Amino acid sequence: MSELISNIGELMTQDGELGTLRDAAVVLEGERIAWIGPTAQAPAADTRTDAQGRAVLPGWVDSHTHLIFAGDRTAEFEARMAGESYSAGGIAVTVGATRSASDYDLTRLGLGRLAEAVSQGTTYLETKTGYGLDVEQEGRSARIASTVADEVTYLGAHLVPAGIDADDYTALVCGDMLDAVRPYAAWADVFCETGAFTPEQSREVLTACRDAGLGLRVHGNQLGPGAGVALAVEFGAASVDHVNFLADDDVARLAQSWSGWDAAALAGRGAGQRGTVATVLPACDLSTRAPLAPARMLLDAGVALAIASNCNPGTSYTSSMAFCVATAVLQMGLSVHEAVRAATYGGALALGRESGLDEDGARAVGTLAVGHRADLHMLKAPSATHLAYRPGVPLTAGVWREGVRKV
Ligand SMILES: N=CN[C@@H](CCC(=O)O)C(=O)O
Ligand SMILES: [Zn+2]
Repeated sequence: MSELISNIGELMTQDGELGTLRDAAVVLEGERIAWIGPTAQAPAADTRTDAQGRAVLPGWVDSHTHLIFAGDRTAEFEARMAGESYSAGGIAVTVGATRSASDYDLTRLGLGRLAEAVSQGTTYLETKTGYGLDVEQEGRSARIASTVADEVTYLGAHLVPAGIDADDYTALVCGDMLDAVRPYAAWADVFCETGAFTPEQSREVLTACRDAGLGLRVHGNQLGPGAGVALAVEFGAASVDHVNFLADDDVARLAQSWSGWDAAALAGRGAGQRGTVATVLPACDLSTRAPLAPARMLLDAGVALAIASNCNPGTSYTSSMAFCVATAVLQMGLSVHEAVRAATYGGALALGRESGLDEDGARAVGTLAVGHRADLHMLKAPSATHLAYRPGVPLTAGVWREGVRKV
């Protein structure tokens, strides 16, 4: 089956060659994009959707979420709004609720959160374990996560649970727990921060997970300056996330990490030595009343940037990538094009999915080009500018995920 979407007022492809087109059309064939060009030259297709001048962009690629949890932390949020500061300790509250939940409930809750994200334009999503924190519960979380998300990250190193020595727990994360999640996860993450895992413990976790063949990610420099960014770059992590408190040499390291990357790859075609993406989490910064991550400065320094929701019950209970994009424009100094790029192509780059291999069916996400996965987001607006111009207004008019219309 093929579908022609015609009369697109603004088609923001985020592809380096195609750029942004006016009066455009896209043909979807099965799960892939088969054709892009002017509406006047569009080929026939089995079905036709008239975009009526609306804007179309790639579906959001949300590269950082924590959807496998039960319970909520309203009381902690209220205390924070009354002046308390965020600390990693709140994670334990969610661990308690998550451990008590049945498989059925955890799956239902995760799928519900995924559906909420898709209804707002997210078409590719990563999620993490990290609210189980023992061998059985982390294995269970990873298994359930693999039924909910496109990409699963093992975050046994989220918090040291009460009643166990931190080094003993780190050894467990690197041993039996890693074995339990390995069938379900392609990525591993560590919360390298005061109150969570020390740089030495983080190094152990990253080493063990790398040796087990997992791709790496790091929660770093969220609550204060620290070793997270340096470790992420040293280990060749795909992304370091939060990055609120950066030293000058952290920024230089991140920029330098992309020096072996061919510029054409930044147009979405990919070649050369990958670096470490800096993933900013604007909703988290607002919800924790933290200083906003310096996204403008990072871009100006030549760092590859992603924007993600960090949907979780503690620091960022939103699945709205549009809210994150609007915040990045209004408060972090990004242009609309830069913010949309970070929330689509940037997320794909942070997950190693920015380029596709037609032969094995792993198609590129985060950009619109022929052969890429047919993940599209149509707005109830003539341009993507409305995402920031009309913040908070639900602007999703249509969502296609792998060529199937979801909204
Ligand atoms: N910072 C560490 N982990 C999550 C928060 C988890 C929680 O508080 O439940 C984050 O990315 O913000
Ligand atoms: Zn997180």
